[in-house]
Amino acid sequence: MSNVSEPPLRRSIRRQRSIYQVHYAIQRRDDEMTARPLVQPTDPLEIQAFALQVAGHRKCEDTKYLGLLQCNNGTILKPIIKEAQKREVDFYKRLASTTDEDLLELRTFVPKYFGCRKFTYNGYEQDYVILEDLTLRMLEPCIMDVKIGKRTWDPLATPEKIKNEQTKYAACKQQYGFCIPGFQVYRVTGGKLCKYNKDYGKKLQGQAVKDAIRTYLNGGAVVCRALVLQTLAALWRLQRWARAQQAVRLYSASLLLVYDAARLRTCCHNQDALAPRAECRAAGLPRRRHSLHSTPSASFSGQLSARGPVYRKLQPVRLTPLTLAQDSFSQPPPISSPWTEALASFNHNHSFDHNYEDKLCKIKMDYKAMLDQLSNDDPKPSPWATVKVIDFAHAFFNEEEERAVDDNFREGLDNFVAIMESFLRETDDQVI
Ligand SMILES: Nc1ncnc2c1ncn2[C@@H]1O[C@H](COP(=O)(O)OP(=O)(O)OP(=O)(O)O)[C@@H](O)[C@H]1O
Ligand SMILES: O=P(O)(O)O[C@@H]1[C@@H](O)[C@H](OP(=O)(O)O)[C@@H](OP(=O)(O)O)[C@H](O)[C@H]1OP(=O)(O)O
Repeated sequence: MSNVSEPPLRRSIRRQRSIYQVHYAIQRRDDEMTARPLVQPTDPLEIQAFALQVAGHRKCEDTKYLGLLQCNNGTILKPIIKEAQKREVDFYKRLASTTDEDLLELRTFVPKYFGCRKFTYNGYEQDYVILEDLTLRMLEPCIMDVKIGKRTWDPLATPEKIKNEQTKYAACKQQYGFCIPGFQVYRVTGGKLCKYNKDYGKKLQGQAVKDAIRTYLNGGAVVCRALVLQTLAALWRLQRWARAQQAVRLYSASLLLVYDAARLRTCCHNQDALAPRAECRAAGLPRRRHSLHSTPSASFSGQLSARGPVYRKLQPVRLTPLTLAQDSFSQPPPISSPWTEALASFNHNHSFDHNYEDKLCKIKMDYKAMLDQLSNDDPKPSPWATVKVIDFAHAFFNEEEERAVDDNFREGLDNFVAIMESFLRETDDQVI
């Protein structure tokens, strides 16, 4: 039944923090931690249709579901039905065992691969490839699938397939060397989920392509510099690889861009605090009121008034260019202290603004994210926006004698990066 004996994903076991450490910032005692038994997930594997699939095969042939599934252990399952999908499995297998420098580096740009196995869904048993879910732990996942290449068919494509591929997204692929088969965004104001499918993507051309990317970034007149920088940090690494690598041709592969709108909201909040000039907010996003109980430019005094916590006023700190550059390429803005975030939630929970009802859902999500971040032992927490490459059904390895740069992939990627860089330039006066 299965060709993997181990469960697909042993989530890295994080050292647990006690509630006292999380809420009151009490120092962890390492001696205490070493004796604590590790908690292993024992739940049986459960699967369901993957609700966060923004593009790709999904429709049912009769009752057979062709889309991705989600497993309760943090992985997604991609069906292996067509020949091309079998090639995708070979691709992941080869990447897992390669010694080629170019492929070793490529491995860092793709979802982690956990093997293949059979699952039964909707009454049908079939093989699936098991991959890391790139949206894991995101509270409000914003996702964009960008299919790279003017040419999206592989050397084995039939004339019909070539014609079909040439006709779709023609203007967009011709102008930019990529197309956008789907994306979804949680609006940073209001949290509304907006989905854009391939019918929308097929109509995009010219300026509308850039506007769609701006929409994905939650941008209005301005976009968030920290978000653009994190996205670009991943893209620049990939771009450097694509300009030099000669090992593989990635026909019809996609960039999967992801970020967490819940973290973007926090980022806008923090940037308001650090720099009054900062414009890290979508147009129309109301700037947070700096009231008695707005945390950004103040630290908690230890006193609670009838209107909520009382803060001491702090002088805003100007960042030096060096600090700026370091911040840009490293981490999302840190949570200033367990107190500030906890009190922000406290403010919401106790509804000093008398708007308890409509915030309840958001509070729960923010609180969960906050606990997750506070209980994360990693001193360098992972970025909340990134890019990976997915969909290798049409990837071909170059034999030794045919090694060459994949210009089709490189050009499309370069064009996409250029658009992101134009957004970055718009944010040059933002202080992070
Ligand atoms: N590792 C992943 N983590 C999270 N989401 C993913 C991952 N891989 C794929 N997805 C989601 O599934 C969608 C489709 O993925 P993919 O392109 O691999 O499928 P496909 O059926 O081969 O697509 P196509 O029809 O273009 O060949 C992506 O747009 C994305 O939303
Ligand atoms: O043509 P569509 O409907 O936009 O979607 C196609 C999809 O039908 C096609 O599958 P198949 O018909 O060849 O089985 C996908 O092809 P591959 O599996 O060969 O990649 C296309 O990628 C889909 O197109 P897109 O996602 O670009 O809209």
